[in-house]
Amino acid sequence: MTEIAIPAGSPFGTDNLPYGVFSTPGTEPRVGVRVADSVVDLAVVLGDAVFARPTLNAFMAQGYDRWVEVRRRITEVVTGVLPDEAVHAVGDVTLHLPVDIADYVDFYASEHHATNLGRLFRPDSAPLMPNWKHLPVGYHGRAGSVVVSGTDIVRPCGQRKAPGDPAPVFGPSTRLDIEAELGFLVGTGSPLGSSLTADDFGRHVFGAVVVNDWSARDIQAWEYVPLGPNLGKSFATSISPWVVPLLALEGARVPTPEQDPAPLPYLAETRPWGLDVDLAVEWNGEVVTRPPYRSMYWSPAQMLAHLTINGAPARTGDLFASGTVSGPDKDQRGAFIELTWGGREPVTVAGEPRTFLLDGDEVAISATAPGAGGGRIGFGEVRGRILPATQAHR
Ligand SMILES: O=C(O)/C=C/C(=O)CC(=O)CC(=O)O
Ligand SMILES: [Ca+2]
Ligand SMILES: [Mg+2]
Repeated sequence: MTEIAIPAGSPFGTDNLPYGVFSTPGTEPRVGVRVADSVVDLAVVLGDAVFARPTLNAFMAQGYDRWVEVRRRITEVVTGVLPDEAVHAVGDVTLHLPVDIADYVDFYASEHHATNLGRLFRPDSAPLMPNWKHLPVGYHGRAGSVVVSGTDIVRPCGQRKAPGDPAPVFGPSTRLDIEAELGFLVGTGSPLGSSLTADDFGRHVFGAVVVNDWSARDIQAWEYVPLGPNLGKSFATSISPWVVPLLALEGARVPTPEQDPAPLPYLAETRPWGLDVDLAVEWNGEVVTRPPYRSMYWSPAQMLAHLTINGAPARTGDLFASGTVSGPDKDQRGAFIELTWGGREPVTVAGEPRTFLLDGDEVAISATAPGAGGGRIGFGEVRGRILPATQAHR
């Protein structure tokens, strides 16, 4: 029998309890919960087959009341004595994509990021488009290329054409970038022809992850007019393996920045879902920027209301991401295109001047938030390494 020692100040104490999908050598992936540096096998300790599955979807679909009940049971169980076979050191397990992703939508909710990208992509127009303060702007991403942290990212190839070039050329992206974001996973959705309100967010969204929405800026800049990003984004989106329950983020709730003009009534929230989450981006082991989520203009609850207001269904496993998190300061920018101002102002990484990603580079984005217990809870990290292009011969 085993008792899990939770060190004071652990980001994975009982006020967090994030869910993931893990396996040990020779066993099938199943649902676990992280406690300190251990992973607890929920199928074993709760004796419920819903946790013996290779994704969280079936549990997520059971709904809010069940999430509350299971969290209460887990809190009791993990502070007691557990069978040895239910407890694994986090270093001994393989972590898998925790959710079968249904649809993936990415928003653009940071005013600082949208203003910076507007200046970089459209230097001759106003940085924010006229719609930006009236609705959370977003685009449909590609669910099939959402991957778990630790998955290597092959440098994408594609078309690009710089403004002065006579014709487009094909080849490996030379402006490969990151986007530091939070992502929200729908637990229980809404049928086609109906919609959810912003105040439904707390009961319909199961949890949150850290997202790296890898972006090939040269492919994107040429392809995106007028329908928005496509192949410049769809080659890979990485998420952290631990899904932090929304129930653990109550202590992180803060007001959103003032919204002026007031949004239309369907985007109103009784108590806004701003979140006091601090992100940190490590590039080859050095922290280069610390984006603050509390500075995001649109809340994730407003994103959910917007996603469904036309009657589009929300489904279990839908992932919607916030868009790049950038704060007002230079060292708070969540994408390298902003941090290096289009590649014109390199940053120093391990003594070298750097702009966009080189083959072999590794990026890890982590996040923490105030927990209910007075300390901080951790999201863990989303990590990925760039491999050389493989389609360049075509
Ligand atoms: O403004 C543009 O043309 C492009 C914007 C982005 O690339 C941002 C995006 O994908 C959404 C986000 O992460 O904020
Ligand atoms: Ca993005
Ligand atoms: Mg992507």
